[in-house]
Amino acid sequence: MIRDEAQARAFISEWGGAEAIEKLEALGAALREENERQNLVSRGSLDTMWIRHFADSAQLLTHVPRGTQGAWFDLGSGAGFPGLVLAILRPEQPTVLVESRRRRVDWLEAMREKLALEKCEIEGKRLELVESRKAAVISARAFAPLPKLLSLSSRFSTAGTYWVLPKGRSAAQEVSELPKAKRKLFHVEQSLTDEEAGIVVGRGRIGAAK
Ligand SMILES: C[S@@+](CC[C@H](N)C(=O)[O-])C[C@H]1O[C@@H](n2cnc3c(N)ncnc32)[C@H](O)[C@@H]1O
Repeated sequence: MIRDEAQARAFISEWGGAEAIEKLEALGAALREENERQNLVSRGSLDTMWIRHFADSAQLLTHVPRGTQGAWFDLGSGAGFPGLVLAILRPEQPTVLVESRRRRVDWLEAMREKLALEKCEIEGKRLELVESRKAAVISARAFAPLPKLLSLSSRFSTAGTYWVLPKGRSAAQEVSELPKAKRKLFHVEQSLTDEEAGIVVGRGRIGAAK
């Protein structure tokens, strides 16, 4: 379990080198500033950014093999969690950050430029309007209840798609309430940043039918 800011930094160092850490430092400083202008993250989380946002995002990498080919879709990226952190820590993998709110899209685009995230694409529109493409990975933190999340994103999934969905305390309950055909694709992994939280992890194509 990652319990404090120092442990969060140490955990992230296992995933990225000095350049990645510098980019996260820059992201953190910019986030602190921008949060004065728009409510990107809760004010209370700014002093525990490394555990609450950076490590909480980075831990998803433990469930997706390095070398996975294809695009990593992050749905409802908001301030960029987990999407921007993943784009920083896995720069070789294309990432697609989907976010509909204009000011948040502007922020994500500004960060992509500032941090030189060349393989990071921002889809600044509602997910429902994003053209269908194959996703190698789908992540979404605090985006929508699981049934809605799956119905909105099923058209991006293939038999090989990895799903990594931080779900807080409701993870097991949300999986147990899925229809059997969908439920069998998923299990719950313990979050490394919160003893009471779970991550819904799975692999496969979600059919359109319920
Ligand atoms: C609660 S925030 C979570 C942000 C971020 N993932 C995090 O955990 O910090 C949910 C985000 O999803 C975006 N969102 C909600 N519905 C969406 C949709 N249908 N298409 C694209 N973005 C959406 C919202 O604008 C918001 O920024």
